[in-house]
Amino acid sequence: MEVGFLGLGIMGKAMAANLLRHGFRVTVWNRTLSKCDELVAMGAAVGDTPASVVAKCKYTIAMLSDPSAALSVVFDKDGVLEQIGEGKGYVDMSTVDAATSCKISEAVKQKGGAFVEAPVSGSKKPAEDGQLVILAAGDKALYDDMVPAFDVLGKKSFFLGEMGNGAKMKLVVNMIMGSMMNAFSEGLCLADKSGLSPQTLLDVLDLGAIANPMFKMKGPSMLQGSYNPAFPLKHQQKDMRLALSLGDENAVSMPVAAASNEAFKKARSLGLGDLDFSVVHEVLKGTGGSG
Ligand SMILES: NC(=O)C1=CN([C@@H]2O[C@H](COP(=O)(O)OP(=O)(O)OC[C@H]3O[C@@H](n4cnc5c(N)ncnc54)[C@H](OP(=O)(O)O)[C@@H]3O)[C@@H](O)[C@H]2O)C=CC1
Ligand SMILES: O=CC(=O)O
Repeated sequence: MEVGFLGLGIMGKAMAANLLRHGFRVTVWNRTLSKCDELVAMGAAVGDTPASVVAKCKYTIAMLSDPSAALSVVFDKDGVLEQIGEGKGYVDMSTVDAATSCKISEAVKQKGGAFVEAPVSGSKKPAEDGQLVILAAGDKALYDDMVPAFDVLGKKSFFLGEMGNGAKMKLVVNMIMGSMMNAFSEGLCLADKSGLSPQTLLDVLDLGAIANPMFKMKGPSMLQGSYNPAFPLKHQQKDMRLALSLGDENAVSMPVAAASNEAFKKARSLGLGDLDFSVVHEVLKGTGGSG
């Protein structure tokens, strides 16, 4: 199967590499073109623009930072829309809001193409290991065509029905994850300041009913003050913002998420947005990342 792949950030690079390893023919494009080099060394072809990738490939996947990037790659000059049409499919796996997905879907459909939104749950390591959880919605025939690729990228894919449901599901999941990260971080601080060993807290948590892979994976590096980005904080804050907006639309009160968003915003204001989202721990510790 031949696919185009737009966006080779932390996630896109790992996902495109996985497709190549599994025998897919992949044509890549990234705004910063030099990021294509590693994939080319693995056998990928390169397109000069999103439009040229879509012109070449029947199916094109995108993995971009946020709604503005997702819209730009479709609607701007040399964008997806210039070449999408009958018999072609576009699959956006970025985390965006439902309105962004719907806008892209309408435009692609007007050109005769098919569109699926398919945001993912799971970070850098699951992307490398093909263990993502795929939250797809939109054109069911295109979804069915993409199953071989989804099977390589993920451990499970859900088809959630009408356009926007994938985006909403992803935002709900990440709203919970961001709130959990704040509660976890506060707990580590409270243990430390009240004379307990935070490491022992990690051991206790891991044996109980609230044990989870995120605490297990992030806890030790948070205690070391190490925040190499797997999931950049700026993206987690974007997801909290979009989830809170979904809450506004549906009159759902979310005080815990709102407080967590404030902590993520504070971290961004301190210049920590490119580090892993667990760096919010430094804000809650009151050090602002300075030690
Ligand atoms: N990292 C993670 O753990 C996870 C991330 N996600 C979501 O996946 C998406 C990608 O995340 P991630 O790979 O971590 O992000 P990165 O910040 O590592 O990569 C972002 C990508 O978007 C591109 N981009 C940004 N702005 C534009 C623009 N205006 N036009 C064209 N391209 C643009 C970047 O290009 P350039 O290289 O030129 O900057 C890069 O390829 C996000 O929506 C994120 O929320 C979902 C699950 C997990
Ligand atoms: O969006 C981030 C993730 O870990 O999932």
